[in-house]
Amino acid sequence: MLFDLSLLGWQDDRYSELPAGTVPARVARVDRGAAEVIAADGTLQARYGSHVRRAAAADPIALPCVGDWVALRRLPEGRYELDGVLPRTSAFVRGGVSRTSRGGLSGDGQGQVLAANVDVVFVAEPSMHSTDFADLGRIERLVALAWESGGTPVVLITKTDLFEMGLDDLLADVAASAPGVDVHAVSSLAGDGVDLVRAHLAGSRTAVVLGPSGAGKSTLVNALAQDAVMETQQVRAADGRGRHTTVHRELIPLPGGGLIIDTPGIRRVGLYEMSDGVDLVFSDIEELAGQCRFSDCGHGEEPGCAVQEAVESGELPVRRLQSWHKLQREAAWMARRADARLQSEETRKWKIIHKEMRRSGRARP
Ligand SMILES: Nc1nc2c(ncn2[C@@H]2O[C@H](COP(=O)(O)OP(=O)(O)OP(=O)(O)O)[C@@H](O)[C@H]2O)c(=O)[nH]1
Ligand SMILES: [Zn+2]
Repeated sequence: MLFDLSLLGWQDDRYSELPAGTVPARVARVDRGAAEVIAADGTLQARYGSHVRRAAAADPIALPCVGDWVALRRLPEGRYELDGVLPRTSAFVRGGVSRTSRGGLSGDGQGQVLAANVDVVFVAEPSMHSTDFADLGRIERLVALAWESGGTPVVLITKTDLFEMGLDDLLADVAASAPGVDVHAVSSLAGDGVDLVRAHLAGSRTAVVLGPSGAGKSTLVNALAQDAVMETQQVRAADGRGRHTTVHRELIPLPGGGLIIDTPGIRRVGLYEMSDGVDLVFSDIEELAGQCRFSDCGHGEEPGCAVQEAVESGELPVRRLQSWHKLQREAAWMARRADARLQSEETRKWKIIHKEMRRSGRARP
């Protein structure tokens, strides 16, 4: 089978990034020391070459992950080796990463990349969740995370067939919670809005779907994949083999073009290092903050706070400011936690170095 790599999002001007004698391939799935990749020749298994192993030993962020573009080398004996990971345009990283690491460039040795080269981040929030309405705070948090990854967020208010009251009011509230972000109403069951979602994938773009359990992520992916995913499941059921023997695709090319990355890790992705993202999602507050009397105003009890004034005048919903405070606290907590971990790593490293020096008799009193 010959695969047209442009359908996987490959851009021909990236050929210059490949080491001599290698071809491009996209990682569809990883498994300890090996990856399933899609190359022009089709789906192949590739082991990690020495470059990749060495880089990953120094920092696990260098490990290939689903969505990565990699340089693939064919070995003389007909096997394939993964020679290097090409620079990422975006990355979802879990834990232990410094601010400079957008795109997964450097970490503190603790981070893990969950998905790479994601262009569009769908934030799915159910219009109705049992008896509750859509949670605007959760949308803000996931939109911030989406910006932080380097992808473009798009909010999807799902299961709209269950929503009986003014949907337009809800959509207006959501739009105000995510300035500059497209918001669509979707009912995967009724088929409403699915085309709007699909339109974001034009040009072979890659997307993930974030959102709470029950938001309808799988149902939406099935609707986008039309029957493709359903068929796989039927085949799986028909051949009677256990789940572990069937290959579960984590990079799903859609029949209408575009790709979805769906992995357990990306489904559980929460709130990590994200102060840049917080600024972007709260651009309205950041703008008001420019008029506060103090440049480091915390928008609490400070005199001359333009943000508090906007709340009093009704220009800014108080819930917005509360969400901002909550996200600031979470971001500060995450940063403190990362610092503490960094410090204990540092202490441990020096203990080992001192011990080694004593052992080799080079220690000075
Ligand atoms: N009424 C209605 N129900 C929906 C819609 N989309 C999904 N559901 C139902 O909501 C439930 C949860 O949907 P899933 O697609 O499994 O949700 P999920 O986000 O993938 O959930 P997790 O797998 O737990 O993360 C299922 O019973 C779906 O049939 C919709 O548009 N309308
Ligand atoms: Zn202020």
